[in-house]
Amino acid sequence: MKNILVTGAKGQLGSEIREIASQYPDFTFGFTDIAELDITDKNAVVQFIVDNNIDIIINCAAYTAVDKAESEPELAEKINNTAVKYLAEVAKKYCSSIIHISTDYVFDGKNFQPYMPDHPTDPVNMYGETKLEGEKTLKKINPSGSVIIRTSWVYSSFGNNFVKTMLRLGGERKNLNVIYDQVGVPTYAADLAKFILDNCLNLQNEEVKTYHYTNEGVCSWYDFAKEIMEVANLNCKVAPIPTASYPTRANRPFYSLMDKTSLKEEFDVEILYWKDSLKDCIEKMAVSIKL
Ligand SMILES: NC(=O)C1=CN([C@@H]2O[C@H](COP(=O)(O)OP(=O)(O)OC[C@H]3O[C@@H](n4cnc5c(N)ncnc54)[C@H](OP(=O)(O)O)[C@@H]3O)[C@@H](O)[C@H]2O)C=CC1
Ligand SMILES: Cc1cn([C@H]2C[C@H](O)[C@@H](COP(=O)(O)OP(=O)(O)O[C@H]3O[C@@H](C)C(=O)[C@@H](O)[C@H]3O)O2)c(=O)[nH]c1=O
Repeated sequence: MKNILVTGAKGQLGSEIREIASQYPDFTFGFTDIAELDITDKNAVVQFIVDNNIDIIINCAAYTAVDKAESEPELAEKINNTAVKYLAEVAKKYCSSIIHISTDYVFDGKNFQPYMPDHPTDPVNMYGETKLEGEKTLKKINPSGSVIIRTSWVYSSFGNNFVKTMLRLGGERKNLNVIYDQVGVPTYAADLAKFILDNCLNLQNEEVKTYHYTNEGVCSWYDFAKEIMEVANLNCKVAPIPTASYPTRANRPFYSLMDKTSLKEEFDVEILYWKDSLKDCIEKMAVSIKL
């Protein structure tokens, strides 16, 4: 029986893992968010992992406020990098492994074909910068059996995300402008949660490996917004605008597609098309919020 710690468990991915954890009876799960375990508190991290004899840490905790990170770089760095160091050090010492989640925002977005996991990184914002530092820290400390899973444009019925923002704005407004020249792939956190629990709890690799997991397909934020309105049956007209017409504090990569070939070769996984997963998520939300 392996003991698994899920940090950041009140966020999107952590909540989705909690939803399905009972389907994995060979593992004991502990779910913590900042109130139960602040991962930037080194002593608390060591004590929790030792006291609870943790074998695997699924690190879902992160600083994810992309624009705010530009004005709070120290806090973003502390959560996205320094805390990863604490987790990795204790994992290394006590033979635990880490499943660490990272982002498409480690890339510069200047590519014209999907980024391979080993493609040079060059983030265009502070959030991406701190997430990249966290990746490097984990690789340097190298607890065995550990992986980095980069994903993109995550949404869920839990937590905050683009889908919920669009549903709210779509209900309030008749018109909405959304950027069409940033492209990537939306990822339903429920799909990623299932991938992780199905495939990543018995890994034996000696070196930290990096994989890309997103839903299938490709779209712009504009396409994503249009589809959200359509699936939710909202009467809001979405217009495409260029990035230059929607100034934000943080820059964002124009091109975020990530190549999933190595993940598909190494794991027996069927990945869903983004529109199909979006429909599932909105249907789930409709039951609870009566759209
Ligand atoms: N959201 C996205 O679009 C994407 C996310 N990712 C990555 O996926 C992972 C999961 O993301 P997601 O589920 O969306 O993130 P969320 O922001 O939904 O959840 C993160 C959780 O971590 C908590 N947290 C923050 N600081 C600490 C701390 N010091 N100790 C413990 N918990 C803390 C947050 O609490 P609070 O809310 O109170 O701050 C929140 O509950 C992250 O690594 C993220 O970088 C990658 C690509 C896309
Ligand atoms: C609300 C809104 C956003 N946008 C644009 C701004 C931005 O370019 C894009 C997405 O906006 P958001 O701020 O919701 O998304 P953002 O926070 O940048 O999302 C990112 O979060 C981090 C955590 C990740 O790791 C990334 O993979 C990615 O999901 O949509 C519009 O064009 N119109 C709008 O009305």
